[in-house]
Amino acid sequence: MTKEKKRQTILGLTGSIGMGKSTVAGMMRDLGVPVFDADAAVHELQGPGGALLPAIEAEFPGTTGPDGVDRQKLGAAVFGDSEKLKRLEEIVHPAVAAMRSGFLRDNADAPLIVFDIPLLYEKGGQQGLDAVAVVSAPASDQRERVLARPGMTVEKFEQILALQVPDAEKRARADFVIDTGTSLTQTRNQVAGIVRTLERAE
Ligand SMILES: CC(C)(COP(=O)(O)OP(=O)(O)OC[C@H]1O[C@@H](n2cnc3c(N)ncnc32)[C@H](O)[C@@H]1O)[C@@H](O)C(=O)NCCC(=O)NCCS
Ligand SMILES: Nc1ncnc2c1ncn2[C@@H]1O[C@H](COP(=O)(O)OP(=O)(O)OP(=O)(O)O)[C@@H](O)[C@H]1O
Repeated sequence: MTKEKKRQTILGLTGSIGMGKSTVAGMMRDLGVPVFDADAAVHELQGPGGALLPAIEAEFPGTTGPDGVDRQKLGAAVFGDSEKLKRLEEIVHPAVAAMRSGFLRDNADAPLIVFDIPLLYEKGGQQGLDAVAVVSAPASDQRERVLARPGMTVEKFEQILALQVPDAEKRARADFVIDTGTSLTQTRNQVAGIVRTLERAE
């Protein structure tokens, strides 16, 4: 019998606003794991000279300029209005999917790769993933972290929370729960354990 070629494991990484997803993604990169960052892709597509600026300006006049999308303005337009948010997603999501395919091609030989997808459960992005890790912390930590951010208000935080699948449901559906309500060292150790397990997975 020929030995089957070890296939690649694709881990989805997600979590609600302020749960520590970016920090955990950074820890995975430090361990040498290629991470596709959906949010960074959105920033690139919406930044200065970004490919989506003409489409966004046509749909949401006055929200783009030489520096790209004015995220405060566009956020204010869409976060309280589900129809507008849907129209924005129809512009953004196909372009992100195309960048993700390119990343897959570029990292075809890595034993483990990570897709950092903030809205994985909200938008049904589980397709093609072998496992999902959810970053999670107590709601009080989440609130404190988010409200400390410049430009954040209680109203905006609550609008965003209402758009997201509840943390408890994400935890229940995940294969791994990464706890960020502890010290950074404890989280880093937990992340290293998961990466070791998945790099060995066949
Ligand atoms: C409206 C925009 C410009 C606001 O940017 P801003 O920098 O103010 O907020 P940021 O992107 O950091 O999002 C803040 C929080 O809202 C959440 N969020 C963003 N978009 C959505 C959405 N479509 N549905 C639910 N939650 C969302 C994020 O996960 C995050 O937790 C931006 O969020 C956007 O373009 N969203 C639509 C594209 C999208 O779905 N992006 C998510 C990653 S693929
Ligand atoms: N154990 C921990 N693990 C991860 N983050 C922690 C921990 N303890 C404290 N923090 C802090 O919590 C914050 C988490 O922010 P981070 O940007 O990683 O969240 P996020 O989930 O990516 O947010 P968003 O979805 O809103 O972009 C950081 O400032 C980080 O230093």
